[in-house]
Amino acid sequence: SVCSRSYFVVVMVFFHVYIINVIALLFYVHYNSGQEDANRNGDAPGGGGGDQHQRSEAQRPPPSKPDFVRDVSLTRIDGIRFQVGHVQKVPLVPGKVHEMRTLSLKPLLFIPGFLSEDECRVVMQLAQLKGLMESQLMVQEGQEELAKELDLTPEEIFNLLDINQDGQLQLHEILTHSRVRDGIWLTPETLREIYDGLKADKDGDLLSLEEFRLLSSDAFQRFLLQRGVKRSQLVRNSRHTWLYQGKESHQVLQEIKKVTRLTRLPSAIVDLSEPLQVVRYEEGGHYHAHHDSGPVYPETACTHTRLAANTSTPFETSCYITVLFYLNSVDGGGETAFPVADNRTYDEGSLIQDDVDLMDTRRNCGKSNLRVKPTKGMAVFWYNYLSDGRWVGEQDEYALHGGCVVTRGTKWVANKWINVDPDYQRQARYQQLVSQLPDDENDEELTSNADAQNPSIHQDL
Ligand SMILES: O=C(O)CCC(=O)C(=O)O
Ligand SMILES: [Fe+2]
Repeated sequence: SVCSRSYFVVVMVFFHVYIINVIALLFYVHYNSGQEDANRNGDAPGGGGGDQHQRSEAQRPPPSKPDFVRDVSLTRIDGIRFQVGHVQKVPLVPGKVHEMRTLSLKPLLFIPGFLSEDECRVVMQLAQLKGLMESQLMVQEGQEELAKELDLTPEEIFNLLDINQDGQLQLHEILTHSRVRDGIWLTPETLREIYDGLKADKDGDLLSLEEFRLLSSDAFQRFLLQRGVKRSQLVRNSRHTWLYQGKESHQVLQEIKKVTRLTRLPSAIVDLSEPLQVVRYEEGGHYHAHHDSGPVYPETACTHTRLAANTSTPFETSCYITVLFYLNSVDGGGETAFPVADNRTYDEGSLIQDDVDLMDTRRNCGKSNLRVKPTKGMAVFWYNYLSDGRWVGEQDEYALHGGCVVTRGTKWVANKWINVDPDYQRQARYQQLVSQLPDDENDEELTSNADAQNPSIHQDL
C-alpha cells in the first residue's frame, strides 16, 4: 500500500536519483559555459590564445584588464536594419542625445549631427592660431618619376592602357589609368592641350603607338611645368593644419573626440589616432574624389602600424575610419560628394564616360549619387572598409568621395581619422608597442563607452 515500507524506499530512491540528476545538470551547464568563454577568447581576432584552450581553470591568470589582442571587435552601427533616412538617437556625450541619420548603406554613412556653434568657432580659431599650410605642394622640377622605375617598354604600356585592344588610345583609356600626373589632375582638355603642345596627336582624340611614343614621361612633365600649373589644377586645393587632442589640449578638442564613441572602439585606439585635421578651402577650392584609406593587399602596410609590421612592405597607405565635421555653412558649393554611393554595382570603368569624369569634383559633382551640404556643426561618419565579420576588412569602394568646388565664400571642415589596420594582428602589435595608457584607464574607457549603454544601434556580427 501507499504507506508500506517498500513503497517508501522506492519513492526515496527516485527522489535521490532526481536530486543527483539536477546536480549533474547544474555541473554540466556550469562546465560548458566556462568552456565557451575559453573558446570565445581564443577565437577572437589575433587569437593569441590558442593555448588558452588547454589551460585549466587553476592555471588561468586572474581576470585582469581586457586584453586588446583578444577582446576588441568593431561592431558596426546598424545601417541595414534602419535603412536610409532612418533617425536613431545616440548618447555620445553626457546629458545630451544626438540624432543620427543614415545617409547611405553603400558606403555605410551616417550624419550624427554634432558640434555646437561655439565648438566650431573655437576649432577654426585654434587652427588659425596654429597656422595652415598648403594641403598639396605645387609640382617641383626634377621630382622623382615613378615611370622611371617601371620596367616596361612604351609598347607594353600602350598595350596595357588599350583597354578595348583596338590599337589606339582613347582619352578615357589614359584617364582611367592615371588621372593624376605629378600631382596634377588630368582632364580631357588638359590631355588634348598636352597632345597639341607635344605635337603628339594629328587625328583628334586617338593616339597611335607612334604618337604615344612622343609622350614620354619627361616630355609630359616638361610640358606641364613650362605651361605653368594653377592651384585649381591640383588634386587638392586647400590649406590645413593639425590640432592635437590629448589631455593637455583645449577642452573643446577633447570634447570633440567623444564622437568617436560612435565606433565603440576603446580609447587606446582612438587616442593613438591622428590629431584633428582642420581644412580651409577658399573660394575655388576643391578636393577631387579619393579614398581616405587605401586598398588592402598582403604587401600593403598601414602608415600608422608600420612600426609593428614584421616584414618590410613595399606599399604604405593610410587606414582610417572617417568622421568629417563641417565647421561652417558654405555660401555656395563645397558639398561632399560620394559619386557612387548606393550604386547597385561598382564599376571603376564607368567613372569616366563620354568625357564626364565622376571623380572630378570641380565639374561633375552634380552627377554624384550623394552630396552632403556643409552645415555648421554637422558631421558625417563612414568606415572606408567593409566588415570582415569582426573587424574592418576589404576596402569599401563605395566610400569614394571628394569636396566639390567652393563657388562662394570659404569652407571649413575637420577630419577625425581613427586609425584602424585591417590586419588585426598588426593593429594589436602596434597597440601593445606604443600604448602608454595606464592599465585601469584603458579598462574604464572600455566599459564606459556611451554606446555600451545603447547597444541597440549596433549590429552584432
Ligand atoms: O571637404 C570635403 O568635403 C571632403 C574632405 C575630404 O574628403 C578629406 O579631407 O579627406
Ligand atoms: Fe577624404
